[in-house]
Amino acid sequence: MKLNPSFTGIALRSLLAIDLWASKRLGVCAREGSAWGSARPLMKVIEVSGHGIPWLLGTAYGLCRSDSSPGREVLLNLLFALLLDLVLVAVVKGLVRRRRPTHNKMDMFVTVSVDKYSFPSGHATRAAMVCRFVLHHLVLAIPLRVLVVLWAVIVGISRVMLGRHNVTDVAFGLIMGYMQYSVVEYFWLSPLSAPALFALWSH
Ligand SMILES: CC(C)=CCC/C(C)=C/COP(=O)(O)O
Repeated sequence: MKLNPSFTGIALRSLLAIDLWASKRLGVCAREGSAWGSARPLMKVIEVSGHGIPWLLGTAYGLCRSDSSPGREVLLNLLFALLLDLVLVAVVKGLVRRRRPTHNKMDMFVTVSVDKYSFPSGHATRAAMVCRFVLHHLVLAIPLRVLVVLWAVIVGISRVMLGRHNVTDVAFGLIMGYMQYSVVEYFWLSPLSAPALFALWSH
């Protein structure tokens, strides 16, 4: 028995307790009967906007339709980024195995087995990574750039409001997604570094 728990242990346990308490208070759209239950349909639209399926299908479709070489290069790297994100999130979720908040109603659109776990939020990693990717590779007017950042932040906040996640799942997810983009940049696929891949799409 440990009679003298370390300062780090106490700090971590306190952080966890605050996290659980705050997440429950902020989960105002977790059920139809919750305080902000009427905003639940809107939150679920935001949820779909950050889901992997529309992003993967949209990127694959764009890749097949694109007839410009720079466009194909960006889309191929986005597809790689989205797949990398799914794998990394699944690995971390499988290792940490933190259960979703008890107030969450498990009615999410298309999930896989590791999605019963909540750390980190896959929507948050994807939103942060896609946000950095888009800001870096698309030439957008300032208002649109602000909208892209806002979208990522709102996707993160909506995870807690829907009761899907605790605050720390989302905070870690946003940081992880931000860093994942650096990995994508480091391993950027180009016709020079991966000629075979690009040959698949040359017309
Ligand atoms: C089935 C595919 C392609 C993706 C799953 C996307 C998904 C359901 C992620 C879980 O997100 P949260 O961890 O934020 O709840």
